[in-house]
Amino acid sequence: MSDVGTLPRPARHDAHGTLLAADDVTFGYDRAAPLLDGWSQRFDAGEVVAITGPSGRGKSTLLYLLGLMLKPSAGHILVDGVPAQALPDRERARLRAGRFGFVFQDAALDATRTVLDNVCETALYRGDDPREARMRASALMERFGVQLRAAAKPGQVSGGQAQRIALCRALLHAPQILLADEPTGNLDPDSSRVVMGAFREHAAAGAAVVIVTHDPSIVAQCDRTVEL
Ligand SMILES: Nc1ncnc2c1ncn2[C@@H]1O[C@H](COP(=O)(O)OP(=O)(O)OP(=O)(O)O)[C@@H](O)[C@H]1O
Repeated sequence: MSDVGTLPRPARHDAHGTLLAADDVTFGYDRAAPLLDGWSQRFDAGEVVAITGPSGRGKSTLLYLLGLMLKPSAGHILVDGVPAQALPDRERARLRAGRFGFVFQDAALDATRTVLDNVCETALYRGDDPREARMRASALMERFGVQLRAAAKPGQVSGGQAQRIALCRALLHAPQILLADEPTGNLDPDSSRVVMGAFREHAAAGAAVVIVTHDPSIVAQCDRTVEL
């Protein structure tokens, strides 16, 4: 993996603004036992925030709420100050594709499509030029040390490679809000360092980066920690 290279800048830049916030959020799969109960937090442009806490406490669930994949049973998720759950599903999907990047804990690559197509998925959904998206994807994949043959499928790559491919997919459209669930869990220390460097660089370009992690060395490189 290489430290050099330039990430695309987030499309909109607000150096100090709050991009994403949870306001008095309550959620539980079992309503009688909420994982979050009146939880509030804001995430600003330019910062990298670690979310920590014991296993099963609800960290991944929180990322799904922040990423508009789950709806709170009470309270609001605010994107640019606007409550997102009130939006129609299509609008929420458009907002997710336009403003969010998501690195899932298990990479969540589509096994039926090539690795390159996986990386380009969100950019193409947004309507980006396919040729240009593929060129940017190849450059990102090179940066993260996953230059694979064009026809390679997710089933043919290692766990660490899959994680880096998922990271390329999340970064390709320069999302203003990047949510990452244990993004370095399968990586060696050198690869982790490059990934954290990319997160820091992405935040410096104006994004809010939120990382769920158990790794103290990752926590140490974040601007602040939110303990669940
Ligand atoms: N789809 C679901 N339906 C019902 N319960 C769920 C669902 N997803 C997660 N849970 C439960 O909610 C709780 C929180 O899960 P979550 O994955 O958010 O925790 P976590 O803090 O990310 O854990 P870990 O650190 O082990 O990844 C767990 O008890 C889990 O079993």
